Amino acid sequence: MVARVSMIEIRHVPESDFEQIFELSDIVFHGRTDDAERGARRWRFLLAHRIGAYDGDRLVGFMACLPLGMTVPGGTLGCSGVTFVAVLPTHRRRGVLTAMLDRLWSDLAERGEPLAALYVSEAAIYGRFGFGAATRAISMEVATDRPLGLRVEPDPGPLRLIAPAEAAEVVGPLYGRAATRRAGQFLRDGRWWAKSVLPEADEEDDDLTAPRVVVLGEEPRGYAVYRAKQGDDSIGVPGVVQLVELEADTAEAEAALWRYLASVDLTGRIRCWARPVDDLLPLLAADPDQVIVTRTWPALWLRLVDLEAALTRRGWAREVEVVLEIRDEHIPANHGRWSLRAGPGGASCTRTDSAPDLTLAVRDLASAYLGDVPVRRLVAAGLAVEHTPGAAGRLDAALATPAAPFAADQF
Ligand SMILES: CC(=O)SCCNC(=O)CCNC(=O)[C@H](O)C(C)(C)COP(=O)(O)OP(=O)(O)OC[C@H]1O[C@@H](n2cnc3c(N)ncnc32)[C@H](O)[C@@H]1OP(=O)(O)O
Repeated sequence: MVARVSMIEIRHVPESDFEQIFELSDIVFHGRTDDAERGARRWRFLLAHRIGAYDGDRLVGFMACLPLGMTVPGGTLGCSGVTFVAVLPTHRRRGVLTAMLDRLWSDLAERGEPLAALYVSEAAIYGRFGFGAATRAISMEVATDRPLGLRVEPDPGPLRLIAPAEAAEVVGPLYGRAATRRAGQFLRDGRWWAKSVLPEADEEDDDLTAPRVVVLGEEPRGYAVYRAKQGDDSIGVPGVVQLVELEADTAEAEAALWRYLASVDLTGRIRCWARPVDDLLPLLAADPDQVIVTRTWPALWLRLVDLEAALTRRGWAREVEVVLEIRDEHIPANHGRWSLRAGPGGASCTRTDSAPDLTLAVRDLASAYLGDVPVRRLVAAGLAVEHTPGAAGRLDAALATPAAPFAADQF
């Protein structure tokens, strides 16, 4: 158990304390935030709901919570994108993070935002707070030192490179269509496109070029965003195309974009850091050995902050009637038994005293919520208890989604 922090005040962080955020993050993340990074981070902090932990006037803990919209099956829900979580080493394990999250839960209840999401630095941290890994991503490498054969005929439409500043207008609607087909994606406005998706420099790798945006079709049917890196012939290292994102309306459009990426001159490899687990390329490649999935990893962690809103405001594939007993140690309003009646026509979720069909922790329901982890698997793992035989299977059929959930956006 952590000892509760005395003398620490949890409060809003004003803009006048931004320098303190940079100092804190340099200590915690072992960095040195230069002017360019300060500028890049400032806009996020200005956009964010900012929660700070103060020891007197000193900022000793911080989290930025971005007001985002996330696609869920059948719709979009308000989702707080939690990032930049940091507590000074002198103040750790005294409940500072716990206190900042408690503040977040009550702030989100007031704002009516039912979800929170984050990317973890260490997977061990957030489960205890009710976050569950809700999407997975794969990293892929595509060998392009030989032509990439494809099993469908690529869309023959024209390809054009557009300026990154045009992307929101030209391909924004296409991204929006793709985001509604796949739960877990975040809605974007022009500023998000410019500052988050297409910043001039890559945050991690200075050797990468500025982003290139290639669009298929006069009326866009697909697009890809990538950066490139020069190779070094003298030591036999090929140039690299680093895919940022690729979305297409059809498999043929997707094939055309992969063919383009594979044929960028002076490169011999496409590197994809994060793609959906059901990415089409491993199926489309005529020679599957050319496409290597190097890693599968839990990507976005989700918190059902308002369980009732989360369950009633998503779409359901099938009818289900089930009593859920939810364990939530941090948000009492979620804890307890719920009668869920859901189906394609809508859903209700009300308090009940009836015997439960299933018992599970809120973090595990979050992992099932976007369709990633089947409830039957949670039962098999001993993480959920199925009191009524078949209840987990019925819930899975209702939760099912046509595409694997995936979030392209990092924050
Ligand atoms: C979304 C993001 O921004 S991810 C980035 C997260 N930030 C970092 O990794 C930066 C370095 N780490 C830190 O700043 C801090 O250690 C934090 C933010 C991870 C934790 O802050 P603290 O104030 O120490 O957490 P707090 O005291 O509230 O801990 C609550 C519980 O979580 C546990 N916990 C905290 N950090 C960790 C960890 N890294 N691994 C495992 N358990 C942890 C504590 O042991 C405690 O458990 P208990 O209640 O059973 O005793």
